[in-house]
Amino acid sequence: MKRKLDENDVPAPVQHAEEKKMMEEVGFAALGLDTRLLQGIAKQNFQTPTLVQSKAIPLALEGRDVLARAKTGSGKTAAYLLPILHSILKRKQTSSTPSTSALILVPTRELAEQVFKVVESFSTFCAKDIRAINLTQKVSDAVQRSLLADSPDIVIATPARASVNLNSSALSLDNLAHLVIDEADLVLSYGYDEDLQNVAKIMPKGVQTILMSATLTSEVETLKGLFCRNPEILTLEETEEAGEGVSQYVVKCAEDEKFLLAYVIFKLKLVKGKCIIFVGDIDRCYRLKLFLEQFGTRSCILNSELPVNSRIHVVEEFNKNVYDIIIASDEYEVLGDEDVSKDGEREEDASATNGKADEGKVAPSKKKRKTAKKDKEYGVSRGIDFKNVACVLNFDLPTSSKSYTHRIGRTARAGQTGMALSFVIPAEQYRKHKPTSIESAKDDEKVLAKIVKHQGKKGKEVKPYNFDMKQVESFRYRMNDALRAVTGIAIREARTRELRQELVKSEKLKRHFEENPEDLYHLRHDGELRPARVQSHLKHVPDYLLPKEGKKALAGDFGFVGLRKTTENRIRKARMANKGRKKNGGRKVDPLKTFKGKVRK
Ligand SMILES: Nc1ncnc2c1ncn2[C@@H]1O[C@H](COP(=O)(O)OP(=O)(O)OP(=O)(O)O)[C@@H](O)[C@H]1O
Repeated sequence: MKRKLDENDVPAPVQHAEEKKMMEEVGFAALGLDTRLLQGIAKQNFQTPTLVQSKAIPLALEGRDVLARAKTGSGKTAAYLLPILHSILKRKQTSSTPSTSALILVPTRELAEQVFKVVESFSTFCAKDIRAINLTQKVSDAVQRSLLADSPDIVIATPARASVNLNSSALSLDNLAHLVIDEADLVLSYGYDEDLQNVAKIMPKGVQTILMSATLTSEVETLKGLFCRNPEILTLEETEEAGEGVSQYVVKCAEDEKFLLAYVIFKLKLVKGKCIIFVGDIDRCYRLKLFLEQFGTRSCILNSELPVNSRIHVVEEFNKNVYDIIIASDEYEVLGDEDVSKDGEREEDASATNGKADEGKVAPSKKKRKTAKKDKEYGVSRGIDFKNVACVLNFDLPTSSKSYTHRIGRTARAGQTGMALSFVIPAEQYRKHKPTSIESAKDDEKVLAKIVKHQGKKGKEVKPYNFDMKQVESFRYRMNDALRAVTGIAIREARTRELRQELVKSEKLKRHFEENPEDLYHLRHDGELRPARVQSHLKHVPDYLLPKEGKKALAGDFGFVGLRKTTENRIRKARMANKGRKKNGGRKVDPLKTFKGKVRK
């Protein structure tokens, strides 16, 4: 049912529907891009440019500065990369002198790697005319220096990495023609202020600047002032047909009931397809993983403590459908709300209104970020292109509406559909079940009110979802049993064990994938970590637990389209692919020693 609009609602941008249709009929060829790029685009099966692409590419090709605000998953990466690649190819027709002509700044290492891969795929047919490097890769300074000394055409970095290399003169901006700041609404919240100031100071005059952002905030305004010359501002609201985009649901429940519902949802496969579960901190990742594991539900983990190679590998494998569930901790949450109020002040987010006691607990302060062993250049709720995600589960609600927008943007990307389900702890339930309590839930209801308001402004409804708790109740005994096994010690041990395992894998990954970038199947990240007690009976759901009417009686129909065929067993397929590589009829072999070098086409 459609929500009634009130006076606070932004009127629907009607003209965009027609405009979008017209643009879609035009196609990439009409944008005047180099034919080699058109081949690269075709190879990725992109039929028509998205709205942001059709609007931004012509402007960028004219050399204009562009500030584009378009929703998550709308194809902003190609919108800035394609015109830059085109300009580089054009320049190469008249000059063969190597020079770094584009600097792309992104907030996280994961995103840097992703953008690097997109550059590679678009330039598949450009032979050696496009050379890009990712400055966030963990290589020695000497190696990085020598890579930069070759003056690659495109340098992708976080502002911190760019700044360090500018200060050491390893990176030169003398011939720079394009600067991109991707996720412009987020870079400042990562504490890159000084780095960006430094880059701005060194930036030569006349460099074309492109700022891409999913939300319009005061941070974007700051960056605009720092880097742009009278930019063309694109504020693009894609109109969606009914049923398209993200269906948003919220469930109010007690603290331990989050675990109960997660058990029921995943064990009974109420969510079909791939799912990203967001939790509030690292321990929570392991608590939930160990809990679900006892019911035979496998998952892998993403958090800032894990080595970057492992993190990137997890995302790649998830995108290749090897795993179904990722539990991601959103430690460095995006604070603040989306809108800049009339007087230019940003609305306070819930964590900031808590007073001093809570400061920095959800999003660590800059100082904390620097001292913690975690990677401050980590971030999964923003920018990362998780493919075919059917559901985002906010197991722990974020503390700001901006963060919510970025999180739910991991589903329903590139015009697909998806759902977001958020667990909310009502104030009277907070701290009622200590073992499963998390501090960030203190203001869940306040945050939810902001989320509802901001989504409402975009014409989106956040609907309550009513699980039939009476039916779910029969699973409570098992839930408690499983929760008891997940002790604090079990979590600590699991965390250390996984870190150790991932460090070993990460080294192997680094060395191996440098030589065989295609061979990514061999190191699984969703292995069991084992709680203190192993209770194998929990992996089965006895019939007496299920309602007579079948599992639909628990939650009805979630009302979203599953993204994978029910007949397909992808994990088995991935395993078979591995098996096919084994010699000697399946005898155990070390896959890292037996890979054959692949010729890349
Ligand atoms: N023209 C197109 N046709 C089909 N798919 C596309 C097109 N452009 C981009 N995509 C796909 O859409 C997905 C999202 O693109 P991208 O990551 O660039 O979005 P984004 O707007 O940068 O999102 P975010 O704000 O979350 O960073 C990617 O998987 C990409 O391959």
